[in-house]
Amino acid sequence: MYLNRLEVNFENKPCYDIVIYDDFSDLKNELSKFDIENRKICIVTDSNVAEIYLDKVKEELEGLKVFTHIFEAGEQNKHLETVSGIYDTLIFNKFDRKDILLALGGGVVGDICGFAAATYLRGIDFVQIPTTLVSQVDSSIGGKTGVDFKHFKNMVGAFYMPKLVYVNINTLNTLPEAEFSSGMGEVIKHGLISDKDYYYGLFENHKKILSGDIKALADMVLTSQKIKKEVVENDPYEKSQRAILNFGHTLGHAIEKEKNFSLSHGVCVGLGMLAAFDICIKKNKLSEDDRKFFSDLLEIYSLETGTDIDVEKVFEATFNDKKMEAGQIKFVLLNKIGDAYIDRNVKKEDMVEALKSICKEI
Ligand SMILES: NC(=O)c1ccc[n+]([C@@H]2O[C@H](COP(=O)([O-])OP(=O)(O)OC[C@H]3O[C@@H](n4cnc5c(N)ncnc54)[C@H](O)[C@@H]3O)[C@@H](O)[C@H]2O)c1
Ligand SMILES: O=C(O)C(=O)C[C@@H](O)[C@H](O)[C@H](O)COP(=O)(O)O
Ligand SMILES: [Zn+2]
Repeated sequence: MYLNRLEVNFENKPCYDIVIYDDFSDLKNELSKFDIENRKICIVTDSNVAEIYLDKVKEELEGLKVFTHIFEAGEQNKHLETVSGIYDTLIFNKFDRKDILLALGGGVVGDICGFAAATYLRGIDFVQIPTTLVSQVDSSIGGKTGVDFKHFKNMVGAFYMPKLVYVNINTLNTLPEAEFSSGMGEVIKHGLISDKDYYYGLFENHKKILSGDIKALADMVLTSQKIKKEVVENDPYEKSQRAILNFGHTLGHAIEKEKNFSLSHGVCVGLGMLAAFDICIKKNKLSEDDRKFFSDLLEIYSLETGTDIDVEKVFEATFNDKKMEAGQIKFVLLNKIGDAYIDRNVKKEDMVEALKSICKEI
């Protein structure tokens, strides 16, 4: 059943739609506007998603020229060798510039497949079919594609827009709880950076959201998509304000790396945001009550409020952040709940103190 459609503009022109359905039955119909009868399609997915959804999606695309490429699930595999494997499949099956890739899976699949699409033959079309909360609310939108390099997050990549984002909201039903929590990290981020009512609503509606109420989930996914859409439309290449979507990520990405990807992206973003709260409190922009509310919200959604980290190592890793300019980090902070800004004057001591505030012996 059809639930919603958003049109995303890129450089002020309509570029792609984000559609929400409660199943895959309209996938072929949504793809039909791309002349798919005459194109080869390669479904790129990971080992977990393949087991649950690949047959269903192939069934929906019956009659079309469908190929598949499956790689081992996990952030540990978000690297150039996996992309290279996709190129092998495409070359072996003689994919040309008019053919198309479908990224079926979470943010790892979307980022990798999008990067393969951006670079194979200097660019072929791709469609996002996000199956995790992270990917439905965040990674499938806005065209950031790429891979990690030597464990540095997203160090190699490209801005490359999908042709379509097709969300089957019911794929969230099979998502492990920890992965749902990870997505809540990005959802909470959206509220914190641009919509305080949405943020506080995540507390008020937590029982419905956590019980898997499909209406509550679809409303939440849509609200997050609208927030992300607006930001990326205004600044597609992250020249300025798009950086607010990186709230919690400067420290979060560094924590992900230092923990060898043993913590999910959303958990690390949550920790990065909690550390950023420490800096905002020092700057008199947020209060201790705000910190308490946020920390409680993280707990409600089973996100971590502390971890054991080597503060110096994590601090060093932040220097590889993509928001670094002339040795100075562009740090995303909050003026108040629902209002983010970029601060170029965050001192080393404040970052170190902030990291200490989330340090916990385990
Ligand atoms: N490009 C962007 O703008 C952007 C935004 C946010 C995050 N990201 C990136 O996204 C990645 C995190 O994405 P993620 O959390 O989706 O991770 P993921 O793709 O690794 O998925 C998490 C796990 O869930 C499994 N899975 C996926 N869908 C499932 C389903 N419906 N049912 C059961 N299992 C399922 C996967 O196989 C995997 O094991 C990170 O690499 C992060 O850097 C990118
Ligand atoms: O779309 C964006 O812009 C974001 O920053 C969204 C983030 O949630 C996402 O994790 C993104 O991949 C981070 O990008 P990076 O440029 O810091 O690697
Ligand atoms: Zn993120």
